[in-house]
Amino acid sequence: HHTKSKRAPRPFPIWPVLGNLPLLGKLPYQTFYNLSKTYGDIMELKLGSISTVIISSTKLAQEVLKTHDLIFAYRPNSIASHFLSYDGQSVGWAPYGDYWKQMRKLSMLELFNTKSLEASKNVRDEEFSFLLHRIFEDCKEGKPMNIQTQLSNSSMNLITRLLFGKRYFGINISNEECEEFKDIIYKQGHLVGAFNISDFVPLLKPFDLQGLQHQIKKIRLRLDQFLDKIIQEHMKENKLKDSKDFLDAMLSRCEINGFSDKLDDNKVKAIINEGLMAGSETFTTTVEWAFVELLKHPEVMKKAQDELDDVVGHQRIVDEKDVPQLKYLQAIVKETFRLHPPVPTLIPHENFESCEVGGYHVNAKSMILVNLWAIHRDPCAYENPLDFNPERFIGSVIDVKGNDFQLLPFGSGRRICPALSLGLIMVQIYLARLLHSFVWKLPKEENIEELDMTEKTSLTAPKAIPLQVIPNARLPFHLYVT
Ligand code: HEM
Repeated sequence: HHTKSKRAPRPFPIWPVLGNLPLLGKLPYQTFYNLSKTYGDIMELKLGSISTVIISSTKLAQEVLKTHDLIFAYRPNSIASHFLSYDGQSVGWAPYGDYWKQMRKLSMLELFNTKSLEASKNVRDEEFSFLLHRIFEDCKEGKPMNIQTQLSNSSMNLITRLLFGKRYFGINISNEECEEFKDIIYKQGHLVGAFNISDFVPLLKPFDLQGLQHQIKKIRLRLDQFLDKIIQEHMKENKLKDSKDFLDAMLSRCEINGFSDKLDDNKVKAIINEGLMAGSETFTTTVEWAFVELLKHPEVMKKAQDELDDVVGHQRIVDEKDVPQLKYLQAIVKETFRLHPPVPTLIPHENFESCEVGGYHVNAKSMILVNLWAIHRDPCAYENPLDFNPERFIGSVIDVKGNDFQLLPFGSGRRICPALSLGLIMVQIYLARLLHSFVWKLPKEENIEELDMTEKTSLTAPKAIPLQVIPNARLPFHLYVT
């Protein structure tokens, strides 16, 4: 009943069969950002046989994630996501619908709402104090520390404790089990983030040209054994303890909350695995990039530490209750999320019916990538968008909670990150405590001007070469001993 609007601009060249695929390069979100300067804030790429619509402005992000939220609330399938989410049974990969709603609701209820977050505060405090102690012991030797490894171990402990009440790194668990765990998570991240040509050119699927499908199947087997063991251990130990965790809630949840059947094991495994995947790397990547920017901007680091000294003093460790007063620290976190969004194109969205965006026609079942890398650098939204400048957020109402479309590190709308509050407080409190507790320097041989800033592909966009830093205690020594 309406005249058919035109299609969005399409970058050149378009190859037979491959379409625009050869354009992508190593870090597609950066390629898309550069292309958007020529083709505009909505463009349509042909990736093999998949029509892919790239959104690169604040205004159009709002159209997709708010005005037409429901239409775009679906997910395209990839071979990796299908296998590693047990056929789309995790929250992130489930199609929009009743199952997705129920599982999201259950996660909110047990893990992410205000009450659960308060209940898990002691776990965050405890895991941080282990980390603090560990860094304090190491820094006596004055050796450089790999901050990625330390943050990753600490956040993994935190997440596994919330999910199923067990910690892996630090005590009691065999090295072999820890290594297996880390390797499974790392390889999955790599495989979900990797570009698999079979996803785009289905004709090529049987040939598995990059060998990725073979690797995906192998890792799924190991993952399955690992998760089976967790569930079995849990059932055994359950009889002995009275506190309940998320896995207990899932295993016992049958008729409650509209679940008609008992959750089968694959569903439980899909959800647990998703927590492991989503919970740690996003956090680690963000805090590491914050450190990189603070080392590059010593005046910002100093101002943050001055604020911490003012608000907290030197006689105790920062508490989560201090965060609302730490305005400058909050601004640093926003500015880090802006320039280094850990999930640069969100998880891909899909529209179930055709729709108009920015005056252009978008075919049903397109893949929609909301490119935060471009949106967060939009010169219409930010002055000098390429500069790291936390001051821009002082006195500004812009927040990361999905209402301000120029800053969307957690997405917005129906598919917004359900763990936004947890992810945000983790980043804020770890960063605050680390800045308050230590002076941070680069190793002597490293020159800050030459510090490598490239990202690598993974589930998130981490620094390719892990940052090495040397910490030095700045509080009375008794605070570091638990
Ligand atoms: C700094 C921390 C985090 C950031 C920046 C982040 C960011 C995101 C983003 C951008 C999305 C995609 C939104 C979309 O597709 O529109 C997402 C989805 C999701 N995140 Fe997070 N996340 C973080 C932490 C976590 C944690 C700690 C968990 C769980 C333990 C988690 C679980 C999920 C899940 C289950 C989804 C899928 C939601 C759905 O499809 O309905 N995230 N997150």
